[in-house]
Amino acid sequence: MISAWNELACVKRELAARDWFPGTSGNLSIKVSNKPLTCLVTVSGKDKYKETEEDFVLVDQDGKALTEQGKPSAETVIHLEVYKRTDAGCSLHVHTLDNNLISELYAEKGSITFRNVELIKAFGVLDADGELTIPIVENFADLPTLGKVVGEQISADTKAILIRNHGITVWGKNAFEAKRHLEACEFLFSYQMKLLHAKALNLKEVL
Ligand SMILES: CSC[C@@H](O)[C@@H](O)C(=O)COP(=O)(O)O
Ligand SMILES: [Zn+2]
Repeated sequence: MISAWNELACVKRELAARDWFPGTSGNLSIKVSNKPLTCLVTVSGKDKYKETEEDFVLVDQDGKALTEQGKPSAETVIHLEVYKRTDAGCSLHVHTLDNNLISELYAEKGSITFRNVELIKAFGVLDADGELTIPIVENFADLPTLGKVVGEQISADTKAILIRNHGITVWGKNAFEAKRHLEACEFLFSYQMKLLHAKALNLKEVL
């Protein structure tokens, strides 16, 4: 569990350096065992820009705390849905301006699809005509409900899910891959927001 703790702490430090934990938002997890399923998850409500010895708590497959660092993330259920439905080893959840804006702009479509942008290769989409589609679900204050609607969108090849006006949950087989997927998502969202802005200003016409 120590190595898992250190691996997650490294990712948390790097995401904090990107300023991706505004207002104590965000939660991270890393799988510790498969049978039974256990994972380390960020303790709820903490300032994730700080590093302490109580940053993570070990939980079982039902989200029950097995160690005493603190209350597990309120959104532990989402991470557990990821581990129960995929071979993921690490799951990351952040709230950024770009992922919130994209989730609202494309909510009615139910998803956003990227093509002809090099960064989709970060998801292993290597064909020239390849696409990356990220589902968007409605946000719910009732977290078991939110966990259910997120879980229903997870299939074997899903790597990320946007929650409308809330944030994104992204995963990978390990912390390195999960972080790569998250960084790629946030690049793609920022690219799309700036492209929409440039089009709105007819910038292409003035070039
Ligand atoms: C404080 S606003 C963000 C929270 O409501 C929640 O969405 C979140 O991401 C962090 O919850 P947490 O219980 O600290 O893991
Ligand atoms: Zn959240």
